[in-house]
Formats: sequence, structure tokens, C-alpha cells
Amino acid sequence: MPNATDFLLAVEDLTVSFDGFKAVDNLSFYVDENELRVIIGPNGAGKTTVLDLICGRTRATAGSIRFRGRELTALREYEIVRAGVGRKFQNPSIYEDLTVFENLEISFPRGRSVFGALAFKRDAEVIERVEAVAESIFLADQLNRRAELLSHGQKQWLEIGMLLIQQPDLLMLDEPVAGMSVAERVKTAELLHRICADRAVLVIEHDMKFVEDIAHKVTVLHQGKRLSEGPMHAVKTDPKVIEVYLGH
Ligand SMILES: Nc1ncnc2c1ncn2[C@@H]1O[C@H](COP(=O)(O)OP(=O)(O)OP(=O)(O)O)[C@@H](O)[C@H]1O
Repeated sequence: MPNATDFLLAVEDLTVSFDGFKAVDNLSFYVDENELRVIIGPNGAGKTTVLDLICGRTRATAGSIRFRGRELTALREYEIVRAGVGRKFQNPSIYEDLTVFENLEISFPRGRSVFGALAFKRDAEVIERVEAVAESIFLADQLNRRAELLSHGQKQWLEIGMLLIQQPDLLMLDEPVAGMSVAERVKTAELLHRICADRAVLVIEHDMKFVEDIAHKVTVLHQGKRLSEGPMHAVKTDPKVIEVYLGH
């Protein structure tokens, strides 16, 4: 077995059972720093459950999830966020009646108490970060627009921005391009390439063209187990993968 501390994320022998049904079954995989990993597989393979386990929404029955060497399975969801793991769900959870700026601003990590000149300095820091993130998510010219007026794709980008502003070391995205136009998909691929310069990204995706565009490596799940893993060109010619997934 590889040495877990050599990786940003080491998932080992992970199992979760729901009333005896193993949705994730003795699964191991390892993600490097700055890697863009895509998890693919048929409906019900356990992909979303893997992300739920990593972010602490679902508790593992057995196995370990180490992030920078730290065990996550015992932590609560907010502790996992603070440890540097950000997660975007399939449906955007933005504040529709706030502007793009305000949505990004309220996502800025709080915590330190600030007074007087320090508060002023902090405001400048927040504005600078909001503007930088807005630029990267293609919304620099939409900062004062109410979020409800954005297109579906722009809402997805805004939610990615709300995670980026917290500067996670691992960003997890569940079907980020579902419902997007072709042009929006191209821009999202560009965005993901850019953001993995500073962090690792773990994506669940069904759109194989998009997977080819973004993945450094692909992990194929089937019945909660790892069926295949490697670069997309190798995975897509793997007879086991064609049989259970790509051939359908
Ligand atoms: N909380 C739960 N209780 C019981 N069963 C669950 C629970 N969460 C997931 N499952 C089951 O675990 C299996 C894996 O589900 P999961 O959503 O992880 O699959 P998936 O690969 O993400 O599928 P899809 O591509 O359709 O989103 C499914 O059979 C699902 O019904």
C-alpha cells in the first residue's frame, strides 16, 4: 500500500453500509497536491457517497480518510471545512436576493475579531479578494447584479467562487457542468485548470467529453468499489469500464 502521508488525500479501505448495503465498499485511492481527479461510474456506484464521507456529511463504517496526514473520519463537517476541504453540491446554494459581490463577501472566512484601523485593513483585503475571485469565475462585470438574475452556469461559477474565497486545499465538485451550455463548459474547464494550480480538485462527472478535457487521472467506481483508475485514455479503453459504464 502507498504511504498515506505522501499524498494530499489518502482514502484507505473506506466502507459505508446503509442497513447492510455497502454503498462504498473497501475503497482506496490517493490524490496528489494540485491534482485534478475525476470520479466516474454508473448511477448508484457510490460517487456522491464518497464525497459525503470526505466532507463528514456521512460517517464511515470502516476505513480512513487522511488529509495532509490528518484523519478526517472523526471530525465534524465544520472542522473538515476549516481543515481546508470545500464542497460544492449539485444544486447551487447561493443567496438569490444578494448581489454577486455580497455572496462572495459573506463567504469570506471570519473568525478574528477586528477593531478600528484593523477593520479598515480587513475591508480592503476582503474587497481585493472578492474582486480577484470574481475575475477568475468570469463575473467581474456582474458584481452588483443580484444573483437571481444570473444564468444557471453563472450561478454555478458563483458557488465555486464562494468556495474559492475560503482558499480550500481540496475542492470537491459534484457534476459542475450539469445543465451548462457548451460555451459555459469550455469556460468551466478553463477555470478548473486554473484553480488546480493552487489546490487539488475532486470532481464527479458524467460528461465524458468534459472529463477528457479536465482530468489528470480518473477513478472509476462500480458498486462502491474501484473498478479502474488511470489517465482517461487508458480508462476508456479498459474492457471492464466499457462493459459496466462507457458501453451503455
Ligand atoms: N443515506 C443513504 N441511505 C441509504 N442508501 C443510500 C444513502 N445514500 C446513498 N445510498 C445508496 O447508495 C448507493 C450509492 O449512491 P450514490 O448517490 O453515492 O451513487 P452515485 O454514484 O453518486 O450515483 P449518481 O450517478 O446517480 O449520482 C445508491 O444505491 C443509493 O441509493
